[in-house]
Formats: sequence, C-alpha cells, structure tokens
Amino acid sequence: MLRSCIGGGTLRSLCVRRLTRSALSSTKAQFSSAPTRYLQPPASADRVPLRKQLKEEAKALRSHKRQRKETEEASREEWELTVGVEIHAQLDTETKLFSRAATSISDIPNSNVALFDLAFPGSQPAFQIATLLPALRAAIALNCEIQRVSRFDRKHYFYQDQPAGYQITQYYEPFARNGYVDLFDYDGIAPEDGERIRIDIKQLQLEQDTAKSQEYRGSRQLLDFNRVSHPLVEIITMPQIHTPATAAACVRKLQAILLSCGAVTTGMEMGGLRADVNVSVRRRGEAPGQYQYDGISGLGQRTEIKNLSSFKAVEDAIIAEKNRQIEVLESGGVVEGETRGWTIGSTETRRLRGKEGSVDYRYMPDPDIPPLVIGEDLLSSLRASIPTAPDTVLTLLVGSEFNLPIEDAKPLIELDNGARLEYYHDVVDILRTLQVDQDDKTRAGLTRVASNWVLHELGALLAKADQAWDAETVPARSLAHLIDHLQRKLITGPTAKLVLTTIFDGDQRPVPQLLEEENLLLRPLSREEYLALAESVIALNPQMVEQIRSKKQLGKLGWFVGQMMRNGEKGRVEALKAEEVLRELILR
Ligand SMILES: Nc1ncnc2c1ncn2[C@@H]1O[C@H](COP(=O)(O)OP(=O)(O)OP(=O)(O)O)[C@@H](O)[C@H]1O
Ligand SMILES: [Mg+2]
Ligand SMILES: [Mg+2]
Repeated sequence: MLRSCIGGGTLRSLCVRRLTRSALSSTKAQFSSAPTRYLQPPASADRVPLRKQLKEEAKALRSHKRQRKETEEASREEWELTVGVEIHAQLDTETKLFSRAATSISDIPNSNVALFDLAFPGSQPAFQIATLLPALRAAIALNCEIQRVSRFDRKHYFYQDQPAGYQITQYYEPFARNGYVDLFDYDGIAPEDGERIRIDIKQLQLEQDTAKSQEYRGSRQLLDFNRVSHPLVEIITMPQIHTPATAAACVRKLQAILLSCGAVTTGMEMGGLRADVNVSVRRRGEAPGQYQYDGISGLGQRTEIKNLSSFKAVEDAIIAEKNRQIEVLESGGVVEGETRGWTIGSTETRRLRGKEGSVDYRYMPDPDIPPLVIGEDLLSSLRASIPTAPDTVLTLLVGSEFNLPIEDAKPLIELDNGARLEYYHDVVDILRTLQVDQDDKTRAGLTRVASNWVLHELGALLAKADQAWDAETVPARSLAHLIDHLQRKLITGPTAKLVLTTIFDGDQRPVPQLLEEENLLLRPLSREEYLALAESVIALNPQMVEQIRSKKQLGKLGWFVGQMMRNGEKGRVEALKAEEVLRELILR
C-alpha cells in the first residue's frame, strides 16, 4: 500500500519507484506468459505468421460487418420488423406476494419458503399489502392509469418450477394500464427513430415468480424455492418498436426508470430483470398481415424469445430472429407462432415449444384472493414522494445550472444505481462553498471540472483496480478539497492525480494536511527561474527556434513547454507561464 511507503521518503520519488517496479514486473509477466509461438520459428511451412493471420482475421471481420450492414439495410427497405417487449422485474419487497416468507436471494436454497409458496393442500394466500407499494411506484413512473379495482387470476401450466400447477397473475383486470415510456436519441434509439419515440405500455400486472431450476450433473434438476412467489411486475409494451437497437434502448430505459423510482433494486446483470421479446416481420409492399394485438392490426405472425438477460442479448436475438423469419418467408415457408430461446454469443434463436394459445392456459379468476382496491389517498402520497425521473435529472444536468455534456450527464445518472450522482452533487456542493470567493466564471465551471474528476479520474482508478463503487473510498470532501487546490493553482494537475491515487489506496489524511506533510504544494518559480529555464531549452534547439520564427510554426511552442516541464523541478513548472515566457523570448 502506498501509505506504508510514505514514511521513508518523499511521496513523489517513492511513487515513481513503485510504479517503475510494478511496470517492470508486469512487463516480465507479459513476456513469461506469452505463447511460445511468439518465440519460436514456425514449425512447418503452412503455418501463417501471426501478424499476417491477425491482419486477415481483422479484414474478414470488417467484411462480415460490412455485409451484415448491407443486408440489414436492404432487408429494412423491403421488410418491416415489429417488436413488443415484456419485462419481468423483481419488486423491492421484504416478503413474497402471498406469504410472509422473506425474499432474500442470498440465503441458502429452500430456506425462505412458506407452505402456500409450495402449494401445500389447505394453505391459503395472504396478499402482502406492502408488495403493492413498489408496484405502484413503477406504474406512476411509467405514466399509467392506475385501476382502482384489480383482480388476480390463475394461469395454468405444468412445469417443475411452478408447484401449484398455476401462476397467480393479473390477466383480466391488471392494476395499471395505458402508460408510456419516452425514448430519446441519447437513450441509444436507432437513427431512423429520430430524436424521440414514445412506446405505449399496455399494462402492468402483479404476478408470482417461479422457482429457480439448476442443472445438476447433466440429467438432474435442482430446485430452489426461495424465488417462488417473489413479487414480480410484468410490463407489457405495445408492438410499436421497429428496430433492434430501439428495443434494447427501451429495455434499458425501463430498467433505469424502475431503479430510479425505487420499484426494484437490481437490474439485468443480477437477474432481477428479464425480458421476453416478441418479433414479427411483414413485407412492406404487401397487404397488411392478418394478426392484430390490442387494436394494432396488420401485423405478421409473432414468435416470442423468452428470458433474455442482457441488453445486448435483446438486440442480437431480435436481429437473428428477424433474419430467420425473413429467410423462412422468402423461401416460401410460413412463420409459426412459437416460443424460442437464445444463448449468449449465438447467432440463431432456437425453437423451445409451439406457443400455446391463451385458451390453453385456462385463465380463471382466483377464487381465494379478494379484489385489490386502491385508494386515492395512497396514490397521492406516493405521487408526492416519487423521486425525480431520470429524464428530468438529465435535463437539469445538461441545462444552464450544471452545463454538462450529455456524455457525462448520462453515466452520472446511470452508474451505481444513482450513488455516483449523489456523490457528484456532494462534491459540487462542498466545492461551491470552498470556492465562494472566486469569480462567477470560475464558479460556473466547477460543475464540469467536478464531473471530469468523478467520472474520468476516479472512474479510471476504479476500473484499473476492478473495484466496485463506494463513496467512502475517496470521500467527497477530499475530492472537493483536491479540486479546490488545483483550481487555485496551489498544486499541479499531475500532483492532484497522484494525491487522488494515494487517497484511493487508503491514505485517510485530510487533503490540506497530506499536501503539507508530503511537501506537495506548488512553490511557484520566480520570473528569473522561468527565464533561465526557457533560455536553456532555447539554446539547445536553435533550429526549432528558427522554424518558429521564420515559418510561424507556433504549434512547436508546445514542444518547448514540454521540455521546460521535463527539465524543471517536477511539479513546479506551470504550462501557461512557461508558454508566456517562451513567446516573449522567441517571438519578440
Ligand atoms: N404480431 C406481433 N408482432 C410483434 N409483437 C407482437 C405482436 N403481437 C403482439 N406482440 C407483442 O407481444 C407481447 C404480448 O404480451 P402478452 O403478455 O399480452 O401475451 P403473451 O406473450 O401471450 O403472454 P405471456 O408470455 O406473459 O404468457 C406484447 O408485448 C405485444 O406488443
Ligand atoms: Mg406476458
Ligand atoms: Mg409473452
């Protein structure tokens, strides 16, 4: 740890030493682990030299991508793709939907299971009212009309992960209808969808999750009933999406909204959210297709790809399924309504089963569960407490108060479930107080400087250490003090980065104390010292000076600045002042 090396010498020299040593050992490691084919001559004449092989592979990949793009464009002109998405998200609740068993997923398998969850004969459902709160927050955040009365239904199918032989869901009378989600260009929608597209949401329904199956030694299945009856919200979009990229953007946005309104705590990466995509194609020139869905007619036959667990899988599976359907239709075949699966890294969807018509599920109202009646007072208190929507936060961050580029505003909102944004606000607040004596222009620029440090400098350290976000690793106060010192030119940029690394590695001293004790505060060079330094680098490079003077190659001044920083005492030469003196000496 860096902290332990501080005692024996100056922080700067020790860090350089530490870096050199670790750089050397990593170089060594690279060499020792390099495949032997680098070091040995080719064993036989037909072995292609590696560089050539890599070049050919890169060329093949480029041509494959080009071909895929061309096929995509050609097929887009001829075929219309339609996609509707169903999202299943695990609600942030302490209990299951109809029992008081805990929802914790980290406990040992089959430890959180009530009799009703296992469908023991005679056990009865006891609806847990608290599970409704995150569901309602989701419905409000998705602009839905909340139904004052809704009911639960049984959807029958037989599978090992469903002990009752039916799933309790809301088929006939869901608790929320007619919502929408707006997707913007910055959400990553396809260019042909323009700056904004609105996707209507047909309904939100409460339902039970299934048990988790796990394959065991190939032929057996292990079942963990901890997940069974975990409260889920199913969100169903209308078939209004026409590109794979927009479908992926839609799932990403729905996840962001659910996280930000506190309906869920985990996203796709942790298995807390799964997506099913429904895909159909239709030849543009031909008569409308014979299928319809909730008032939208003229559609092609849909297939459904179940259980997608990443945004990339959503996009890739839709591309593959669209291409498969086009191929079937172009060769005179018929697309069958079926459920299909997708394996990550694959290029094709695979048939799982023919799609049962809704009749086969034998939907029926659950006779054991009374209707859900939602009061206006509950709704208005939830509406008042719902956090600001991500789009509104984004507008604020790119607006005049924060003036951030969209490329910074988006990750600030999305990273670490909002914790990064909270930290950023803390840094800005403290920084504004520290810089209260500065002029308006400097103070206005603080928001951008802070986002650069929070996202890029701190982000790079986290990435390098492969470490998860923790606001205490570098306390907001420390980062604000560091930026304050830098803004006041009390330290140089490289020193600020070095100190950030030191704190990141565990040094807990307050920044002013650390800078003082390690002698890192900038002791500005005098004018005479700048002049002497500039003269020495000028004297060593007369030709360059001549080029700058005669050909007006002012860009070369930067090279001289670099020389001055290298030759001068580390951390004491300021680039702007160096350039000022150089201009004076060379261009006068
Ligand atoms: N022809 C079509 N092409 C593309 N998408 C479609 C088409 N018809 C319906 N969809 C989409 O399919 C989805 C249907 O979801 P819904 O939950 O209503 O039925 P389901 O898939 O039979 O139900 P579940 O999978 O929950 O048993 C919606 O997202 C809808 O937009
Ligand atoms: Mg559905
Ligand atoms: Mg479905």
